[in-house]
Amino acid sequence: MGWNKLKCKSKELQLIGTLNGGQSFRWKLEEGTNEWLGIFSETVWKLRQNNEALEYKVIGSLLESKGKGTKSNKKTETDNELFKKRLEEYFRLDVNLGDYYKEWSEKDELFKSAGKQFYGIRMLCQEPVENLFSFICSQNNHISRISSMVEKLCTHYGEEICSHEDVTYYSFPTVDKLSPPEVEAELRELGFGYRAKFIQKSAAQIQEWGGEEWFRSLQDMKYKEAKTELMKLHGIGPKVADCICLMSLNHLEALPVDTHVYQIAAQNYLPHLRGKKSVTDKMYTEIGDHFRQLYGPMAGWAHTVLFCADLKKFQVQESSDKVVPKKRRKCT
Ligand SMILES: Nc1nc2[nH]c(O)nc2c(=O)[nH]1
Repeated sequence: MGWNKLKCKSKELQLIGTLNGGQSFRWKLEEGTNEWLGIFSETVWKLRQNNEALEYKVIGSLLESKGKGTKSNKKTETDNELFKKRLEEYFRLDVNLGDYYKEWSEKDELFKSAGKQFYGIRMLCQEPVENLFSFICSQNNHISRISSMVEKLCTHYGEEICSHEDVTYYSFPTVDKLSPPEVEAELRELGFGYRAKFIQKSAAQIQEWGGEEWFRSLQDMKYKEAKTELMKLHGIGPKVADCICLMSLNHLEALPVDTHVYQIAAQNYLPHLRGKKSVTDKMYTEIGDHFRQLYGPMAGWAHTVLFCADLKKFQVQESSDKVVPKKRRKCT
């Protein structure tokens, strides 16, 4: 399969900030190229972009063999149409981001300044299972180590998709593969530490509550209700629950608050919160509500632009316009 094109201006989608900004952990920029290789929807993708289009190639996929459809599940869809739809959904290309950047910039000087360099940051529409277990791994962890744990989950518990240039690619595991009691010890052996227990126990809970269907019920709930349900899982606190609500359950008003978001809020908007040692539940709600009032029903997406701008790895060193890695930061 050669390169396919989806019309999309580069101002509407910035691949580096979107794919490498802490939302998803399975994308890699191939060395010496402008091509991204990543896996979602049981499919291995290559992506690149120019000023006018997002270009994509499918390297391998289980979707073809299983004949899965998109949300509309039409049998007449060709595989090509299916892949195109998956990609449009994943990047939420139906959202005209320029309009939102304009609105958020008019409301907020900090957003206006961040949005200039960090234009085209899209809120990915991820699969809840991958999103949930990736963010269990994210606790107290750096992006590179989270990526390595996610890959271990896939190689040990996922399904083989294809081999390409001597590398074998695997899908993200299903909940039933992560739920057996022996998984905890196996994951400890693989270096997951205390997260091993959270992964196995959460998988078992989800399995007991109806498996992947359970996630669909969370999408139909109001944001706060869905967050409360997620927090019943082992090892899921308010920040991880908000990441899941925002990134895969379509609750775009969800706003994860970590120490970095707290710093942004205290320094720029809520001075009475400055100098606190930790973020209490009351402060967490106050910060989220502040951003929701400021940016409106898609506040979580606006927050992601600020979050990305605050990531050390994207900060431009003085006297250089290159994006260079500085000190790594932890995700929680
Ligand atoms: N948009 C956000 N992305 C994240 N990644 C991560 O690890 N934490 C966050 C977050 O709070 N927001």
